[in-house]
Amino acid sequence: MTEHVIEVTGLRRRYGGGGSAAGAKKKGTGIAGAALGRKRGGDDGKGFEAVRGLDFSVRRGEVFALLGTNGAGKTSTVEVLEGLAAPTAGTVSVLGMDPLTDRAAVRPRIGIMLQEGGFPSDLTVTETARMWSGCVSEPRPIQEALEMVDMEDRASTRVKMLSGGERRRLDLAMALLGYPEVLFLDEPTTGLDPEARQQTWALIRRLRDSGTSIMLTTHYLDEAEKLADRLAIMHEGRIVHAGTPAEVTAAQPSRITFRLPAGVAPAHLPVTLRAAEYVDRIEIRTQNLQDDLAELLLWARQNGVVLDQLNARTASLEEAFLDIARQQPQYEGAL
Ligand SMILES: Nc1ncnc2c1ncn2[C@@H]1O[C@H](COP(=O)(O)OP(=O)(O)OP(=O)(O)O)[C@@H](O)[C@H]1O
Repeated sequence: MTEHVIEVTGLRRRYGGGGSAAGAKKKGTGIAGAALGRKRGGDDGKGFEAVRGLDFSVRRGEVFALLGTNGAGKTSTVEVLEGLAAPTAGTVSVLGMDPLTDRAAVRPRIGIMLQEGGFPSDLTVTETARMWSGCVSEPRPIQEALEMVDMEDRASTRVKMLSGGERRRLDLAMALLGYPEVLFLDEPTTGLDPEARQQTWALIRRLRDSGTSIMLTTHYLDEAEKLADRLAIMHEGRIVHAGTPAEVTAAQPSRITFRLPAGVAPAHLPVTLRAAEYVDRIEIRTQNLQDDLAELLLWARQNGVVLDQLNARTASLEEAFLDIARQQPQYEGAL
């Protein structure tokens, strides 16, 4: 039987209006919210409901990604799972316990990498790790934690001298100090250069393969596509799509793009191929990539047409995300 390390049922979280959801910092709503100057849905005079009835679970040993538009409610959700805030309604369980009321039992078994660790800037990396290590009952050796994130050569550097990417890696090392069974990663690769990103992805995969369950929030859809076993996309407090990356992208059409040589018009293409013409290319959106590509190539060969910059690809998570977000009734076209 599948073991779930996180179970969320009917979770709601409201700010203001006398709800019990205090504790979070007020954040900007991003371009999907206040910056567009429109009234936020969910603000009914009794405060603002940031999370509006979530149901999902995370299995032991999987990477589960929570994605969403700005202000969708990801942080508001994860804070409840981490035991940092109370739900207004619904239940959450982490490792079979309530993360808020059973905090003393849950906390030693989870690792949390927040968006900003907020370490004292005058301490060195080793001093910081020693300080954190003091709060963990059976800590991982500091050297090992720093090696896991490739920071061993920065051990005697002061935190204020670290680059943004190095601080993210230090945040991650600190989250790993207690050998967590469940690891919460909030935007773990923001500010990392491509090589450090790849290394962090490799580390996340190794942790997953050794049995750690990982709840990841990220704005990088390629990151979710590469790492997540399952994911949920949130928009305005609700999950609007969930499943494996393949399931979420399956409903999206594949695309064939190319340029036609001078003298060949889109109208010359086989009538069965429904092509759209853009300034710089022709695009065919299809649910049947193999057959439509074969037909196009046959037509090109029979007519001696060279298809310049020919590209055929299945939908990416990014395309699925944009499409899902655009389809939401409250959504007004910005991300
Ligand atoms: N303390 C608070 N009081 C009032 N509203 C809040 C508070 N904290 C967050 N919010 C609002 O709740 C909504 C959800 O915020 P949340 O930070 O959970 O979204 P998010 O999905 O993490 O966004 P982002 O991707 O931009 O980080 C936003 O509209 C935000 O402004």
